[in-house]
Amino acid sequence: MTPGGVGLVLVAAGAGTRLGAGRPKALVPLGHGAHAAPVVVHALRGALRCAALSHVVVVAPADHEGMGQLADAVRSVAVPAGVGVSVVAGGAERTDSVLHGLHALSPEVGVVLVHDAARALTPVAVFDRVVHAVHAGHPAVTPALPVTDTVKQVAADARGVEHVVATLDRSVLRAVQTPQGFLRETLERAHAEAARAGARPATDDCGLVEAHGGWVTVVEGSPRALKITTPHDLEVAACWLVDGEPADTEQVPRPPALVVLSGLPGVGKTTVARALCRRLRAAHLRVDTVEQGLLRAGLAEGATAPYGYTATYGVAADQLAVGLSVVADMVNGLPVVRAAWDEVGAAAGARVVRVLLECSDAGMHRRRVEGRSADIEGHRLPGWADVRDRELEPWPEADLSLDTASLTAAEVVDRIVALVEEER
Ligand SMILES: Nc1ccn([C@@H]2O[C@H](COP(=O)(O)OP(=O)(O)OP(=O)(O)O)[C@@H](O)[C@H]2O)c(=O)n1
Ligand SMILES: C[C@](O)(CO)[C@H](O)COP(=O)(O)O
Repeated sequence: MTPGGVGLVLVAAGAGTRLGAGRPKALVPLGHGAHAAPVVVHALRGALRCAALSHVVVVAPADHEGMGQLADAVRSVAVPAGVGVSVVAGGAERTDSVLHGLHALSPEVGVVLVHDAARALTPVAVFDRVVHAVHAGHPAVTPALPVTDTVKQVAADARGVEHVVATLDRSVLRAVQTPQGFLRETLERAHAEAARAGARPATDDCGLVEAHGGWVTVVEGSPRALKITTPHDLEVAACWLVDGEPADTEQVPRPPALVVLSGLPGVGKTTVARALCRRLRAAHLRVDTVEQGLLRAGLAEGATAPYGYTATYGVAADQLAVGLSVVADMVNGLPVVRAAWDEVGAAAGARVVRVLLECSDAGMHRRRVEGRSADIEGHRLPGWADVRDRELEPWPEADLSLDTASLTAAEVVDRIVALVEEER
């Protein structure tokens, strides 16, 4: 029987003394240029890829400023439907912060993951392995990696000079990571017993379980679950980002997604499609490019419409067949073309996400239409009169209707990605 929902305590209240960035580590930007985002944003985005989660408590620095900044950062993250996210203040030690988070978890949560925000790029596969092990009956679980260095035990002499006392057998040593997973009652009991015994704060939560004779199961961790501790770690982690997103080395094979964008020229489809393709590692199928190729090959102006769309369905089917997700970037305004996309998606077993993009501010829409210049050689862009007089058919099957007058392209992309990730 599944022991209730899965909750996550994301501890982000540390000072980051060893990083020395002059602000709490969770708020330090990770990544380069426009793609940089606070460590906690990466950590939360990564954790939310774990489909099992129902509630996340982010534990923030207790001071007023840190708490406010962290809450703002958390609010910037798109959260899948059905997941609650709250922010609470942390404590002096990591153990205190975990306890604050644990108290704030929803009562329906029966399995608790405790994760360091500092392990910001942990692949979702590690989360999935931990959740799977707890569901399979292991009350306390930690991901871990074998130790590859030779490890020496040392002692210091009277002058503080260290010398080796022993060489440890590394075959029985593991470097443990997070998220660590627990039956809620196991974690609550471990914290209560540690508090009763007045024990020193543990550096990890499994340590509290072990201290009272509890059994801790080990599953495979990942080098990408590196804990960002020093400036060097921050540089290494930044190298693993592509356009601000982790290049996940451990993707669980999932069905491809077919994102069908629909909207009038100038609403921002191509901007959104490009950013979405980078996030999803998807193929960008833009009918303008195909149609321009048909014109170059000799098709008459005005005669391309059915050919461009039909050719694009075929190219999309080829991408989906090899497991690549696709973003279909074209007006897609008629029921017949929308139905054709549904068929392409269904034939490939893809998750079809139908997105209508609109721009409710006519002035802004006009400025966009009139301000663009063609980025495909020879492409004649429609003028404002053509766009204004064109109507899209109603699309009751659309999964999302988004207004590019009030949302930024990044926000639109976050909303679409959240929906794509749901149920995949
Ligand atoms: N009082 C604390 C201390 C740590 N943490 C969190 O526990 C994780 C692991 O801690 P560590 O990486 O050691 O972070 P810091 O304590 O911030 O680092 P330092 O020891 O260098 O100050 C981090 O996500 C950190 O934010 C926390 O929530 N509350
Ligand atoms: C929980 C942990 O990440 C497991 O490796 C680690 O113990 C945190 O340690 P720190 O002392 O807070 O760096």
